[in-house]
Amino acid sequence: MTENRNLLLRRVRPYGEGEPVDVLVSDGVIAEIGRLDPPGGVEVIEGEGRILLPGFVDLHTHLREPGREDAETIETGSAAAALGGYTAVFAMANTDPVADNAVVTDHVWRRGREVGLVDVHPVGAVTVGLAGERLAEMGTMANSAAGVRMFSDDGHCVADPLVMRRALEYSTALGVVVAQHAEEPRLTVGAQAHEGERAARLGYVGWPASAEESIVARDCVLARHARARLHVCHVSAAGTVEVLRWAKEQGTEVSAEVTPHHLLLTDERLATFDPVNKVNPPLRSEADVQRMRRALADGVIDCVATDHAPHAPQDKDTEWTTARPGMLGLQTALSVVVETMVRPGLLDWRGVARVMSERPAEIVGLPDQGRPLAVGEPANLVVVDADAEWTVRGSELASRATNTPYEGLRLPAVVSLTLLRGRVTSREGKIV
Ligand SMILES: NC(=O)N[C@@H](CC(=O)O)C(=O)O
Ligand SMILES: [Zn+2]
Ligand SMILES: [Zn+2]
Repeated sequence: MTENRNLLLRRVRPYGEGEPVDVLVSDGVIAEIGRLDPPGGVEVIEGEGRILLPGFVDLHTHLREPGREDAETIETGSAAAALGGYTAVFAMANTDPVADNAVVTDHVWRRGREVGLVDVHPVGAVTVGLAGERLAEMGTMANSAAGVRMFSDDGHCVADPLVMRRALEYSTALGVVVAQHAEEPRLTVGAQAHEGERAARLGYVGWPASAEESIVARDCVLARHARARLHVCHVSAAGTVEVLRWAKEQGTEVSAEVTPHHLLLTDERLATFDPVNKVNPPLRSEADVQRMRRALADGVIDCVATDHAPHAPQDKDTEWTTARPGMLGLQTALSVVVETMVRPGLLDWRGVARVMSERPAEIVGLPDQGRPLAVGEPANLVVVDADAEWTVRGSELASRATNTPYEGLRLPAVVSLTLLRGRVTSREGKIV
């Protein structure tokens, strides 16, 4: 990392709007914006009229440490995040040991600080061992050094309504958010792929949309009665959007995320038999994908979250039914959002800032992320070259694993620069 306390970004366009301006970053904050003469001793980075946005915030990432450092570590995952334009990520609790206590969550937090490429916020488990039976010590984790602000059993659904109700009640008292992996387990026993014609033809047990919709509906009702904040992970089904709209209209405090892969890919990928396309929830129909895009554009779905899920080759390069679900996402997220939302005219760059930075920061209440591009604000920033394209190669990504579903795909938009509190973390595709 460069230790320069002063840096001048020359000719960048905040939110991709208007004429280029210069941005002076000093002691980690935006000190001046305008046409500036570089003061002496200041590093100058030429922005070439590229787009300046607030650094991205990922509410859903799997860093696999502790326990599966052969798939990803906090260090390699942080590098992928910085290269993807992220300045904060939330690391899910399904590690080994599970992050269901403050010893583990504080380890993740401290290791993230040591690496220093992105703010790594540990997510605490809702239940002990992700078993869905007894609540974890949410209060201890919330009040520990890491200050855990999101709880999730992701990978598993908190299926017992009484346990979920208690978790929501506690979360209100603690001022934290419960994020639900919405999958009614009784409806997905043995499920391998989106329930539909394609899965049927291949003989795979289907994962019905109703397994997602029914849990989201139930949880919205529970959250309303508990006056709690609920966050819905990786929405994939069109019907879930209708449930969310209904709940929001009633004033229920529910937020939702969609992954880049559910904005782009469909169950047409099943025909490849390549388990790189296996993910939970599964890739769904073209109509679902179109519905996800519209819901993200109109705000029923609040934000994009990667569900970055690295897997080691021995867990992924097997036959479909035994392969682990999950795909890499941190370094490709922006490009997929540009491809699916910006290019078709569904979002402008202000919209990208909203769904990738501002809303996620608000949902978890991060005070220093997703802030306006204005003087006095923390310099958590990303510069994007919207005109450039690149070809995805799993072997060239910073993650330890290579399970990207976009292998060989040409995608728009390249992250030129990421700043964390004014320090360069990535520049032109390289970690600094
Ligand atoms: N998304 C996935 O397919 N897998 C995730 C778990 C999860 O997000 O449910 C994982 O941890 O690998
Ligand atoms: Zn999940
Ligand atoms: Zn996940």
